[in-house]
Amino acid sequence: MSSVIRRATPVRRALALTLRLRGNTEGSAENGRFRPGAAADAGPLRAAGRSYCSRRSPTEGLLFRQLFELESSTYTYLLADTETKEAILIDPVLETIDRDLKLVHELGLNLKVAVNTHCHADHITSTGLMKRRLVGLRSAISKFSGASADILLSEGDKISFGKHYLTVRETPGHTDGCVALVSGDQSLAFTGDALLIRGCGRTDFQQGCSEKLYKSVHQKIFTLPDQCLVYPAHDYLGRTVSTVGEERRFNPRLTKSLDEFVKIMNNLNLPKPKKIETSVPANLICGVHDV
Ligand SMILES: N[C@@H](CCC(=O)N[C@@H](CSS)C(=O)NCC(=O)O)C(=O)O
Ligand SMILES: [Fe+2]
Repeated sequence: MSSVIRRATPVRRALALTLRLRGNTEGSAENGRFRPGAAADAGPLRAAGRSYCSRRSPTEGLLFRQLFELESSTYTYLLADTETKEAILIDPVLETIDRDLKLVHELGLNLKVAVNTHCHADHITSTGLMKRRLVGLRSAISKFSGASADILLSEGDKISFGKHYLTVRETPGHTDGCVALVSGDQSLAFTGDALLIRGCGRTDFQQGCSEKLYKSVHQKIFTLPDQCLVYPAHDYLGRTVSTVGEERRFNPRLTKSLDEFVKIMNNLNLPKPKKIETSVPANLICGVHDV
């Protein structure tokens, strides 16, 4: 694997050091000691709200890791076929590129595709830089995202790695180009920002539309089996995983009627993501604008 990771130039090394200093949090779904949510501003309530993800992948022959980037509270997911070693990465963050590539290398994986669930507004993706460092890696994002990538995804597309695959379900509403990625056996759903644990993505910027989001979640995610595990792109309270059944019953926004949901979404009054002005343009070109 080391032969396909390009050598670091002095510029890349300096960037890597900066990034390493800014965030390097890793958690594992297998070791049961995952510690997300321990952000600098995390108080006792945040710590108390922490939950732990399942110890084992529910799917035979599937390697699964949930990784966390502290500054944007983003989850990156690594999935691989344990036999063929083919792997994919979901929502990797620029700040944690070295951590992610190190893990891929250590586990002897052949990373085939790095996919973004949407054009993120709060952080810069590492897919562009990762492609420069890993020969053969392809980037992927929805064709409705407006972003460039090697693979433009549509409803029903399959992202394969070894004998496993994820199926694309388009879930517009947070942005036009949001997708959920569902494992072949429907035991795992990577919901991006469309469905968060006991929440959902905001709809007040990019192409946000509350009505669209409500329909997307109800038609594309809540139709999955109750026991399907929900892995979102973010959690701000240290929660790591939910299920479709739980969210269908307990999500405080999406259990409401459409009218009530729209009212809730119109009154969130959240501050804009701090990095929105730089993140969106960068992510439209895979995050490689200034590297
Ligand atoms: N404080 C963060 C941004 C937090 C935020 O707006 N999160 C988004 C997902 S990232 S586009 C969101 O949809 N949140 C929904 C919610 O209810 O919190 C920052 O400054 O980056
Ligand atoms: Fe987002």
